[in-house]
Amino acid sequence: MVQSAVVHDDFVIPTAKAILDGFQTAGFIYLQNIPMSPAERQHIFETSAKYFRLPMTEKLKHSMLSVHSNKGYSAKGQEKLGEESPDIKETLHFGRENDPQYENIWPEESGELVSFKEDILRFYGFCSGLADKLMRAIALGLGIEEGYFNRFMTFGDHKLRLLHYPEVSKEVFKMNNSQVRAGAHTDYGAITLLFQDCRGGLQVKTPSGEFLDAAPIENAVIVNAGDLLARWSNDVFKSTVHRVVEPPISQGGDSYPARYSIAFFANPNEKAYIDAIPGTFVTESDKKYKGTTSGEYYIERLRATCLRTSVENQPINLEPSVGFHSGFRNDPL
Ligand SMILES: O=C(O)CCC(=O)C(=O)O
Ligand SMILES: [Fe+2]
Repeated sequence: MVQSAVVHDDFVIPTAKAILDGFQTAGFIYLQNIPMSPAERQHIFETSAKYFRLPMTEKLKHSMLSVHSNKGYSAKGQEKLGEESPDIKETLHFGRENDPQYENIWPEESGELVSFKEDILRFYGFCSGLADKLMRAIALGLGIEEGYFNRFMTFGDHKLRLLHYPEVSKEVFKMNNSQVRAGAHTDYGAITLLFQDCRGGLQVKTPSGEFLDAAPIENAVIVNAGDLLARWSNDVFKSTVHRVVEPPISQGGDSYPARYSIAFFANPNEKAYIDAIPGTFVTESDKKYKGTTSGEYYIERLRATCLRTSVENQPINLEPSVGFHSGFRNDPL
């Protein structure tokens, strides 16, 4: 059910076809042969792991300041993506550098974290370039002008999210069968590029309602359409529900090892006005959604997640962590 596409220099046409098929059926595709070497990929995963190894007191200094900024550190239990128990993960978010409204929060560059900022920005640039190419391919696939989407994404209010799912006792899942590593959700933005390590546990919901494993494929990146693209395309594309559960293959022992992933949520510029793409409607009354700016839509969706987290937050049965101070450093919701 999952399509796969291969990136070539002249990748646009065949990729466009595969992406289009993938987004209209499974909503998820594997993209292979991306212009990133295995060593570069390993390096960014190591960079992420180095950050998460910092003492909690350090990481909390980088806590997200507000729901609007959506930049910074979020500790285990602070987010609840689905209806299940709070997620067992910690994350660190970055947006575009030089955003006049909200600055990125950078950890101090010492010890293991020397060159952290440079590495993250390079990776952000790589993802942003790849997303631009993919949006071109999607436009061609839809039969509209190749640069259509790129005009809305001249800088792009993207989000880069490092994720760490800590090692967790198998008992945690046995004791609570609604426990997941990340709850079932759809992504908010245009497209997501997802890099996962080899641990497994990512699942994608099929149209018939069952969850299927989206097993790791070495050096591939998963691409999925987010809610904004679904809305933008008048639901021609699907934004598919996915989640992260315990790994399908248990390697013995009492616990599941840590899992790392990196998600790049590619978005239009915050102020870009998003209305149904030409060709996805005939008359105005065919439009399923009213126009909105990308930024307003994003905030609306973020608030829903944050409210769910703060209203229903319950303790996770894990050894003590920083606790469940839902919400953010500054903003009351
Ligand atoms: O960790 C993963 O594989 C999925 C993460 C995800 O879906 C998200 O952050 O939106
Ligand atoms: Fe997601």
